[in-house]
Amino acid sequence: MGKVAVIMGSTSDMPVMQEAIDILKGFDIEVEVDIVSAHRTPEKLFEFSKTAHEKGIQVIIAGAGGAAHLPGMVASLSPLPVIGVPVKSRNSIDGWDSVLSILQMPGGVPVATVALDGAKNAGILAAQIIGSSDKCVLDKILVYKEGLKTKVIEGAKSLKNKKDR
Ligand SMILES: Nc1c(C(=O)O)ncn1[C@@H]1O[C@H](COP(=O)(O)O)[C@@H](O)[C@H]1O
Repeated sequence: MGKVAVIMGSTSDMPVMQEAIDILKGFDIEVEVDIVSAHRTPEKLFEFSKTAHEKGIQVIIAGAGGAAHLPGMVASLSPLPVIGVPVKSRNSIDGWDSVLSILQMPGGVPVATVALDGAKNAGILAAQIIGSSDKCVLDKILVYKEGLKTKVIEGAKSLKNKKDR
């Protein structure tokens, strides 16, 4: 099965980033978790980004708040797909700071940016990337999507039953 790295700028991002870890584990995908900061540990950022693809990692999820340079810097150094999670952290003004610093990448260096605090979707997207060449993961995603549909249909049914009573 594939392997995804979930990195974040600070341990304070963990409550948000845990959702990516949980959903990936639910798909039986191996997850490597680390704290890497472009600002505070630039040497570690270089080492991680330059070697991740040699360690069997297929997708990198990078979450950061405020002046969120981490995902873009990782994308500049790594050949792997990078998914950026803007985190509304305590040093964020309102979250837009983080969103825009991850979203507006220059041409040639893409970061697939999810919604503010959207770590769960980042995990699903990473699983889908792995699932495009791994039937086992793809089947789990199909089951997951079926579950989403069933939940909505069941919810609508119980709403209708309440109304008819
Ligand atoms: N945006 C970055 C980077 C970076 O982009 O390299 N390193 C840390 N941070 C962010 O600073 C916020 C506050 O961090 P602390 O809670 O440690 O002060 C976190 O959301 C982190 O992602």
